Parts: sequence; structure tokens; C-alpha cells
Amino acid sequence: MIHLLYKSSYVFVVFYYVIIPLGYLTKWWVSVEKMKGNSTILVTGGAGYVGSHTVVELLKNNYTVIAIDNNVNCYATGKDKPESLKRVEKITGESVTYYNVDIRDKEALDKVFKLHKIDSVIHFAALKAVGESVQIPLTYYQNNVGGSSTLFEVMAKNGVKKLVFSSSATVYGTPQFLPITEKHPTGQGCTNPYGKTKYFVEEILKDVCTSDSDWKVVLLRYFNPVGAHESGLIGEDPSGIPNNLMPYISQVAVGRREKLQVFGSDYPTVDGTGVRDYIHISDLAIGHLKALERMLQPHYTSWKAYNLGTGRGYSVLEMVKAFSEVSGRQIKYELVERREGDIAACYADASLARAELNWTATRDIKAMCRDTWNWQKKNPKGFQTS
Ligand SMILES: NC(=O)c1ccc[n+]([C@@H]2O[C@H](COP(=O)([O-])OP(=O)(O)OC[C@H]3O[C@@H](n4cnc5c(N)ncnc54)[C@H](O)[C@@H]3O)[C@@H](O)[C@H]2O)c1
Ligand SMILES: CC(=O)N[C@H]1[C@@H](OP(=O)(O)OP(=O)(O)OC[C@H]2O[C@@H](n3ccc(=O)[nH]c3=O)[C@H](O)[C@@H]2O)O[C@H](CO)[C@H](O)[C@@H]1O
Repeated sequence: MIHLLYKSSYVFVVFYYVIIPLGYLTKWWVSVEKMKGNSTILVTGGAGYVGSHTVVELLKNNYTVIAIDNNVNCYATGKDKPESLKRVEKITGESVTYYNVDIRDKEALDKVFKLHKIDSVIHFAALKAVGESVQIPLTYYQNNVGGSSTLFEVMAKNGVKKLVFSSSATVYGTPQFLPITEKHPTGQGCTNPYGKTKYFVEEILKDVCTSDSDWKVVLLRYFNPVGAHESGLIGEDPSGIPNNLMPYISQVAVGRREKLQVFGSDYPTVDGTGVRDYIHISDLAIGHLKALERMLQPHYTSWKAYNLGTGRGYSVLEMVKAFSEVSGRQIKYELVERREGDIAACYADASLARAELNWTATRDIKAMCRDTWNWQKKNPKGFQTS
């Protein structure tokens, strides 16, 4: 009798602590694998810099992609498929379904959701020029905040409640400590309308998750995305004079601009110039796939924010030196006054993404400069070929 009891409790322990957890794990693994193969991802702003690189990684991993863009900040003839997406097709050998749709257009968005069985959304579409956002704040609030809330409404109406949102380290404002963790306060030091739109959309999504427990949201806070796809077919193509450091340096290297102005040389940093956490665009793109997988983990509900950065900062002069070495070109520069609104240093603690997304940046500063240069050399005028 005792022997039988002993045996049955043994069976119970094995069942409870081994079989059931194994069952859960298998179910989760199967659902992740199934999603990778079969699921359809709607990518808003899919023709842009981060969007196009993410579409490449999605297609490489067998996702079906529906890209929408209103072509406000990408190179396209009229309402045709943007050049960046044509190049994505060249890189991957896969076709990309594309619709010229504005995220503020509820009816057009709804049609896309009715036409395709969308599983999740990666939401990139936004205006992103900091200076411009100070000049035309209402346009930024209407596009980035209004457009996002319209998108979420249409998603909910169609029963699609999984979303990865492109946020930014800008939500942290002036860092209170370094490296910046996800626990750093947000919203307090956002000094420009663009930064505020990112903070507001994060807050909207938190409220949406509170109101409806079916929603699963990942907020990805990017540090400084740079570089290009290794093929040199797609990359960053800023219109007009670049505001950001890396595109400016590469345009000096290729001879489109005479010299770089280094904004501030009296910061309390390694050489007095501003320090940032630059991250290769392909590493960043892969972070989005990891976020999609994270939302499928058992018990993942509501929202969570992750920093996507390398955890290592480089100064402006270190970037100039690295680019010069890789390209073999001299980068002329002059030291000028600080740029208004700039901070001395900003870099991520990316350990949460490593632990929970199983993601870490693998490409170093040399790869970032090499791939930017490859793209710039092959496409001196960006996507415009003539
Ligand atoms: N690139 C960065 O340095 C950086 C850093 C942090 C966060 N982000 C965020 O990542 C996202 C992508 O940035 P990016 O660098 O690829 O910018 P991008 O301008 O290259 O891409 C954004 C795309 O969205 C499209 N778009 C804008 N408004 C739209 C609308 N109303 N409807 C449909 N499409 C619209 C644009 O045409 C463009 O193709 C943005 O949300 C941006 O704020 C970017
Ligand atoms: C104020 C501002 O625009 N902030 C945006 C900018 O942040 P960042 O200021 O972090 O990026 P950036 O590329 O504009 O500047 C990086 C560093 O280079 C310096 N620098 C830049 C350009 C130049 O011509 N000369 C020069 O010295 C600048 O002072 C800073 O120290 O880009 C980020 C994405 O990458 C976010 O979109 C930020 O919201």
C-alpha cells in the first residue's frame, strides 16, 4: 500500500513539474514557429529608413509583410511603390505588398485590415525632424499622435491587438543617470514636440492596455540608429541638409558637403564633444523580430518597454576618426558652438533586451561606418538615381 502511494505521488510530481511545463513550452514554441512561418505583419511607414530594413529581416524570416506608407518622407514617383521597397525586393527576392495609405485615413486603413488577415502591427509611420517639429507642432501632433490613435482604433475594431511601437530614447529627456535603464523617468525633459509625440503615444498605449487586457504592446526605445544594409541597396536618405551626425559625415566624405560642424567641444566627455549610443540599423531591425516573438511568450500581457542600443557611447570626434579610417577619406570639420537642446552624453543599458528579448547588438562601430560608406558611395544622391 505504502509502496503504491509512494509510486502515485512520484507520478504526480513528474506530471506536475515535468509534463505540464513541457506541454506549455512546446505549445509556446510551436506558436512562435507557426507565427514565423505564417503570420502577416502590417508595417506602417514601411518605406522609411528603419521600416525598410525591418521589412528585409521579416521577409528573410518568412513573415508575410504588408507595408503602408504615404510617401511623405521616402523617394517614390507619385503614389507608386517607393524605391526603397523595390530595393528590398531585390535584396530578398520576395515581393512586398504595398499600399499608399495615410495612417490618419480610417477608411483606407480599415480596407487594408479587411483585405489581409493581419496578426501584428509594427508601427514606424511618423514625422521625425526635431527642428521642424518646433516650427509646425500641430502637424506633428496630428500626424504622430492623431495618426497613431486612428491606427489603434482600426486595429481594435478588426481584433488585431499586438503592436510593436517605434519609440525613442528622446522620451528620457536629459538623462538623470547613465547608462539609461527603462526605469528612468520619461516625459519630464522632452523639450520638443517630436519627442513629446513619442511620449504621448507611449502613454496612450499604456492606457489602451489598461482598458483591454487582450492588448500586447512592446515599446522599443531606439538610441541612435546608423548604418545601412550590407548590400548597399538601402540606407538612410535624408532630404535636404542632414540634421544627424552620421549622414552629415558621409556626405562630407563623398564630397556633397564641405565640412562638418562639430556642435560643442566643451562637454564633460572624453574629448569635449557629444557622446551617443550608435546602433547599426540591421541590429535594430532584428530587435523588432525579437519583440514580435516576445509578445507570443506565455503570460506576456499588457506593455513593456525595451532600450535598443549597444550600451557603449562614442564621441563626435571618435565617429569622425572611425569613418575616416574606414572610408580612407579625410573628413574636414570645425568646432562650433553647442546646438540648442543637445545633451552631453546619452547611452543605453541594454541588458533588459538581452535578458527578455534574447537580443543584443552584434555590429560594431567599424561595421556601422563601413556600411554607411558603402551605401553613400553607391548612392551619392540616395534613392534618386538620376
Ligand atoms: N531614425 C532615427 O534616428 C529614429 C530614432 C528614434 C525613433 N525613430 C522612430 O522610428 C520610426 C521610423 O523612423 P525612420 O528613421 O525610419 O523615419 P523615416 O522618415 O525614414 O520613415 C518614416 C516613414 O513613415 C512615413 N509616414 C510618415 N507619416 C505617415 C503617415 N501619416 N501615414 C503613413 N506613412 C507615414 C514616411 O513617409 C516614411 O517613409 C519613426 O517613428 C521615428 O520617430 C527613429
Ligand atoms: C536634438 C535632436 O535632433 N535630437 C534627435 C537626434 O539626437 P542626437 O542629437 O542624439 O543625434 P544627432 O545625430 O543629431 O547628433 C549626435 C551628436 O553629433 C553632434 N552633431 C550632429 C550633427 C552635426 O552636424 N554635428 C554634430 O556635431 C550632436 O551635437 C550630437 O552630439 O537624433 C536622434 C535619432 O538619431 C533622435 O531623433 C533625437 O530626437
